[in-house]
Amino acid sequence: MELHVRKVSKVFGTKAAVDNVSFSLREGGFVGVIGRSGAGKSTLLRMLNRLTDASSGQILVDGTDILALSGRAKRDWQSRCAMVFQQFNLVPRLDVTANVLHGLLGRRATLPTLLNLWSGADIDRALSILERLGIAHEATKRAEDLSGGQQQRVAIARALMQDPALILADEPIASLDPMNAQIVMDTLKRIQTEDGRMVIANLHTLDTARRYCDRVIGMRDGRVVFDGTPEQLTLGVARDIYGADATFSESATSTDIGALSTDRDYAAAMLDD
Ligand SMILES: Nc1ncnc2c1ncn2[C@@H]1O[C@H](COP(=O)(O)OP(=O)(O)OP(=O)(O)O)[C@@H](O)[C@H]1O
Repeated sequence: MELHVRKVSKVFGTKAAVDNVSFSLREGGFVGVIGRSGAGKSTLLRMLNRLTDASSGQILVDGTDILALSGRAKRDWQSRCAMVFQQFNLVPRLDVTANVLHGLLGRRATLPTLLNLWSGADIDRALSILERLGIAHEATKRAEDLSGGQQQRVAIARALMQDPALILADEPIASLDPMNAQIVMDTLKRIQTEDGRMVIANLHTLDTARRYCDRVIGMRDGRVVFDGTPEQLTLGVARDIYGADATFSESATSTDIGALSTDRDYAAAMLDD
């Protein structure tokens, strides 16, 4: 998949949350987007997934401007690029398997979905994805009874159910302890390397970006101020991205996440025309 983001902006009122952003991804890989809170990372990801409309610009995926899609074509694109959120956005009272099956929402007629009419083949596939992610033994538990790390793996399983070419992960480990954060990042990395899916993840710590990413995009005030390899991400560059003064340290790069979309928003967007 080739992805070209061309001069994309998003203006809220008078403020440009994303300001004339351009970059190209030609070979897939694991891409990290870093920057301080409010830099525009979430807005960029949400425009890629069409959860938020851009104010201007183009996003070309294999030659098609996905910002111009509507109706069925827009839904098809949304099922090709699955989202993973910081707060997991599972349906808490539903069991794990049902949550994973919700990954098919964008591809199915609404009525069978509402009635929970999944085929045996769908259920088998959901279970094999859970098996692959090491959580098959939790398949019948309610989502809300799982640990944060397990819930995020369920969310990744739900994303995989869409068989996406691209996975967009918005601060996927920001709510997790270090051990679970590592399990979740390892899972995303495995999916990227073993399946050849492209992953774009908003990350709030530099060490994670360095460890997992092939490419890092640094944003500041809505603009791309760095685009390079983890090796090029020196402390000086990081200072520039985070806009920090001489007191800047790597441990001070955590973000304060604002309101993320709810699972209701997500489901609505997947069903939306
Ligand atoms: N729906 C909205 N209405 C108005 N302003 C918004 C909206 N969504 C985002 N913004 C603003 O756009 C800017 C970029 O926000 P965004 O959430 O994309 O940043 P971010 O880098 O993802 O930050 P964080 O790490 O805190 O999530 C911020 O100033 C934010 O307040």
